[in-house]
Amino acid sequence: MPEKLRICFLINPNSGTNRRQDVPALLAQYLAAEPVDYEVRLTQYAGHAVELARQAAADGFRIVVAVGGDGTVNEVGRGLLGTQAALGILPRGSGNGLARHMRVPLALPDAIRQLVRPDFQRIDVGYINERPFFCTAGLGFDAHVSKCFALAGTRGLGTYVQVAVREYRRFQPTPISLTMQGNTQETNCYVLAFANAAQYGNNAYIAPLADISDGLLDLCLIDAMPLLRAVRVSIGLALGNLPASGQAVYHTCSQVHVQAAQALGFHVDGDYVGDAQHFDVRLEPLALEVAVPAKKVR
Ligand SMILES: Nc1ncnc2c1ncn2[C@@H]1O[C@H](COP(=O)(O)OP(=O)(O)OP(=O)(O)O)[C@@H](O)[C@H]1O
Repeated sequence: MPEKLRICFLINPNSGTNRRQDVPALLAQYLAAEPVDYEVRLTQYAGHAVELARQAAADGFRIVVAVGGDGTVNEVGRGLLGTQAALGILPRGSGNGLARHMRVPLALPDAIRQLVRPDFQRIDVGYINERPFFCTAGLGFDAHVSKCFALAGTRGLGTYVQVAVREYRRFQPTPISLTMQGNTQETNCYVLAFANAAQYGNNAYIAPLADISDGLLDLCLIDAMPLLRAVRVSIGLALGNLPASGQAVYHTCSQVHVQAAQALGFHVDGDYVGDAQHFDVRLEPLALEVAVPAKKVR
């Protein structure tokens, strides 16, 4: 008899806006008749999923599933680096950037079903000051909004937009030097995004051409944000045509150094990390395996 697929689900009970959904009950309902051995483990505090993921990989699970948003995905992915286990995603966050990029269904029953017979794809892993990221990292306004969003008390797209509009009126660009491939450029940073995946989440496409397995980061620089540009950037993010709109400058590279005139906030995968003046950003090609929906055979 073929061996059963072993899957460990790591649930962040605090993620997303729909916390009443009973994930263990859904798993029991949709996996009972499947050739799968699974376990459920709950996170108890921020950062716990890193340890739980590492332990699940050591316990021999083939897939370790982040049940949560991009913050939980980041923690589980970090724990799995260098192990034999693949990352799975049951999207339960408010943005779900990596899930959307990897075309994981957002409806939990569909996402659970596709985990039973997945394809496996290796993806690149970005690092900013040695902090891994899988979707996007960034400096400037997006990091500042992540910080304020974390303090807002409520989650979801509505709160995010409210915080972004409020902070837009206060936020000023910072002078930076940006070094890539031996060239240094002096510029201003309103937003500098390092995109491994195409979007921030919620289908806000910061780098719609980003390929998660190409060994390159897509850099998106916006040096200032007067009102008209803010409107055009918002439209470009929503329509996925920001590069063609001419409102941002793009580069692709695998290593970048940024020096800022003053401390700037930075985020990884939408979670504010802290402030720094020097940033070393790099990419490790194909460093993480991800369980993705199987391509349909026609
Ligand atoms: N048991 C827990 N108690 C408190 N915080 C937790 C717990 N488990 C995980 N966390 C933290 O919750 C944070 C938010 O989780 P996550 O990003 O998954 O959800 P979200 O913010 O609602 O979704 P999205 O990132 O898609 O907006 C994570 O950064 C993680 O560190």
